[in-house]
Amino acid sequence: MLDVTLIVLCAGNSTRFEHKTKKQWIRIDNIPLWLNVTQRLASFSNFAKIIVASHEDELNYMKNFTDDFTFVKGGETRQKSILNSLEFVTTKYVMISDVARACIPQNVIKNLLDQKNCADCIVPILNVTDTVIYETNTINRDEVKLIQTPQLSLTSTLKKALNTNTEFTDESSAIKAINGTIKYIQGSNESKKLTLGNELEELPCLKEPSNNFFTGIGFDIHAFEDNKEMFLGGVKLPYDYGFKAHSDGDVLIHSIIDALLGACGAGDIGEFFPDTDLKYKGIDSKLLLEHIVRFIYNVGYEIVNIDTTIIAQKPKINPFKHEIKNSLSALLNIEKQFINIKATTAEKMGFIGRAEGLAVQSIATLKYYNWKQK
Ligand SMILES: Nc1ccn([C@@H]2O[C@H](COP(=O)(O)OP(=O)(O)OP(=O)(O)O)[C@@H](O)[C@H]2O)c(=O)n1
Ligand SMILES: C[C@](O)(CO)[C@H](O)COP(=O)(O)O
Repeated sequence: MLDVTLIVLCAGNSTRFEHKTKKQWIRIDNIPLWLNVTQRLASFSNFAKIIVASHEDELNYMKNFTDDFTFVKGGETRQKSILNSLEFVTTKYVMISDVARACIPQNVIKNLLDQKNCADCIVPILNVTDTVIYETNTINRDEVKLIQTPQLSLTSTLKKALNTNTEFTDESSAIKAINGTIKYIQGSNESKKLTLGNELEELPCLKEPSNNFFTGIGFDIHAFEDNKEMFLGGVKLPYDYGFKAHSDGDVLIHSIIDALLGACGAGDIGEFFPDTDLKYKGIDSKLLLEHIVRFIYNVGYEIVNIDTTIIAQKPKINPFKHEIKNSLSALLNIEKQFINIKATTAEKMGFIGRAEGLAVQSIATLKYYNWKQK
């Protein structure tokens, strides 16, 4: 076993990527990019431990994919994500890579490891072959290098180097700033960083997503309560009662949230918005659905369609179906034709039949966001 921990940084926001999905979540066949990249790097050597720094909103979801890695909550910046991850590193050396460098070849890893005793930080670089200007002046391009990841650092030196308020864009710059030694090795064109959406075309190692569809069901039930407004699908209904609930009790939205989470394998509404958390007391469920829809897109899916059945003796749902559909269409960011709302009574049986509450069943279908066709 090597005395080296591998950290793969996957906690970014992909703001420059300009796709609906975050870059770490685009699917390569059925595998999210972060898993594809981490498994690929892991297969190149016998690392003592592998740490994946994940965005806090995605940490639990990432854990569903594998037990092979240690997942650590990232920070607001790349450097903060490294610092959080370093707390779990006990090896003498640490190799840090960006998920954004998706196609790193094996020989780069081998060359880094071969040089591990040569300096405090070993860094792959590329020469520049184009003419380079700084502001309007041509500069000597032989003195310009492009710095890549992964970089291999002495853990103790890196911890010392990052113990500062200065933000560095890579580990070698931080280590240089405390007069640590740097060894540059040949990088690779294949290690190109994926920053902008159109750069996907330049990464031939990435296979397009599978055409699979994913289905999830959701169910929710709430009792009526006096002196409350009733919301269904984000629409206020003129009824004598509202719902007894920790949130605004929008049972239709809650069942759709569970159907969406079911389809992408992300658990249920309570894991995202615990009803013990005061933050969600009386909350407008539209905000919860908006959060979940953003999550669904961020982690690599598109919504295909939603079908729901509202089981209610009262109130009458038919007069409001159109308005509810419009509301859901805006919240889900899909056209109305892909949303269906059905209503049925309980034939006066049981508590629904006695108009003490109502229940909703929903089904959602998702597909992967096809980044190749955008
Ligand atoms: N708070 C952050 C910010 C970035 N990263 C990671 O650092 C690497 C380099 O960052 P970049 O390519 O800039 O990714 P993003 O920060 O996601 O992109 P953007 O700046 O466009 O938002 C990526 O692997 C990214 O996931 C991280 O782990 N934590
Ligand atoms: C670390 C890095 O990949 C080296 O080139 C680069 O500095 C990361 O920059 P970003 O702005 O965080 O993508």
